[in-house]
Amino acid sequence: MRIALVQVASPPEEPPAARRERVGRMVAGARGADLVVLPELWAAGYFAFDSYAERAESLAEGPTVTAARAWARELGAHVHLGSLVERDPRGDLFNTAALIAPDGALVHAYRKIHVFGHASREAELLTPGRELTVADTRFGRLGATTCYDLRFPELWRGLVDLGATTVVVPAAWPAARRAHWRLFTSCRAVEEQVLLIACNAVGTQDGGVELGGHSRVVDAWGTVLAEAGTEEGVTFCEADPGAVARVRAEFPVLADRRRLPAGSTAGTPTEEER
Ligand SMILES: NC(=O)CCC(=O)C(=O)O
Repeated sequence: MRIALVQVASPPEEPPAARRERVGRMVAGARGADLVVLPELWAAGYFAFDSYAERAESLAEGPTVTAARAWARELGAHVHLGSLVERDPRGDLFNTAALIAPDGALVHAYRKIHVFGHASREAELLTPGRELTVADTRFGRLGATTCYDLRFPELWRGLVDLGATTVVVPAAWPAARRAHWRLFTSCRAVEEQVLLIACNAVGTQDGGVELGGHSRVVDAWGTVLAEAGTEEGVTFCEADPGAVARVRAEFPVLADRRRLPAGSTAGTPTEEER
């Protein structure tokens, strides 16, 4: 499969509508890819907290999902739109990641569970998601986690328990913690034996926060198949989703899991293991 990671900057002075048009031109440059992936909250701007309410949109027919449906049809590719500020019918706001199929259909959505509160108002403004879901695609069984979720291995194990083999990670991860970004993207791919496709934002956003870029594709063996720099633009990468099954069969860490009984201390063997 051919992947295109589209690193996007969200400068504070650029209105979201103009940004969608500009990003549309970047996405057009991803022709030939099977899967195009964008970062977290690029249209609204992750750090534009004061504008979240005004920029929130419907997942069914808001401007970002509508643009992504058109891009997917034009390219004949799956488009992972990264994430958007979703307003649900009750009026609650979520950080929602979504995958669009080449026919424009929404085939997977994930509401970020670990909303971020360190030097961030996301946790104050957005409602955490409560559900992990996967979708069967031509790239394997696909799940998503968003940015800060990378730090929560139990969430990833939950996706693996649902059968995920490919995980997309839209992010707005600051440059200040780039070392953690590289560490966790590699670690989650190896630990969960998944194809991990992570697209980060770039540039300087509201509050002067510099985003880290270095979008990455890491295979189930931990090989970094592609890593972008810190500029806006498209990075292409070839990956084999079938490699996940081969790695899991040859090095069966997941099959060697030992489940601890509730209340036991780590290392205590279960009845069955004794
Ligand atoms: N957008 C985010 O979730 C930022 C997470 C982050 O900066 C970190 O985990 O570090």
